[in-house]
Amino acid sequence: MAQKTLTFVTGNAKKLEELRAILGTNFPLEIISHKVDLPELQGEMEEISIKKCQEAARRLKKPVLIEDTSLCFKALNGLPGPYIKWFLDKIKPEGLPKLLTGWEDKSAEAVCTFAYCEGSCEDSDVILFQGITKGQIVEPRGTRDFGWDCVFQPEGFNKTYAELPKEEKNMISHRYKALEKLRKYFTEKL
Ligand SMILES: O=c1[nH]c(=O)c2ncn([C@H]3C[C@H](O)[C@@H](COP(=O)(O)OP(=O)(O)OP(=O)(O)O)O3)c2[nH]1
Ligand SMILES: [Mg+2]
Repeated sequence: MAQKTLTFVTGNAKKLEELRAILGTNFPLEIISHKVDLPELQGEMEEISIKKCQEAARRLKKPVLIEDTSLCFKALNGLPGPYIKWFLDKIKPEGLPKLLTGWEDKSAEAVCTFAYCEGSCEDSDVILFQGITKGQIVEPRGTRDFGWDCVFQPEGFNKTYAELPKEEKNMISHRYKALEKLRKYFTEKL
């Protein structure tokens, strides 16, 4: 019998690559990707993820999974948070530590929120799976192939996400922690 599928809607190929690497083969659904850059409203990260998921369900007319990532600086009361994409586009990774010039506290949280909508319309219920990894914002070190990885040094490590082997990032990351909750949900449900 054909395996059941789960449609992950994202415009970001690196997110899809990490999701596939983290879920591996020990996941009861086949992941299908759909490349759409969905609109993101302003608000709290959970609110943004719910709306993004409902919009994806409205467009695709089927159950969908989306993800939204935030990078929250403690000294800035959680900003840039869900707006990190726009900060990164404008000031590049090297601009991020500069936002904390003058602040002693360089601590930050990387937050990944997956949102799953079982229905196929814009007011369907949405389930959230969130993972948080604490760390520090540092001067850029390591590869430049994924967003702000080179300025985020996870707690307990002396390397940035970008300096760690991919397998190691994928064992401690915000995305890993969120996906473990998602894995548990689907494993128990199916
Ligand atoms: O360095 C990293 N490491 C990560 O693990 C990571 N995850 C996301 N990002 C980047 C990508 C964007 O610039 C922002 C997050 O914005 P978001 O809207 O969640 O992501 P998009 O690229 O727009 O993809 P979607 O189509 O919305 O899924 O942070 C990381 N950088
Ligand atoms: Mg986005």
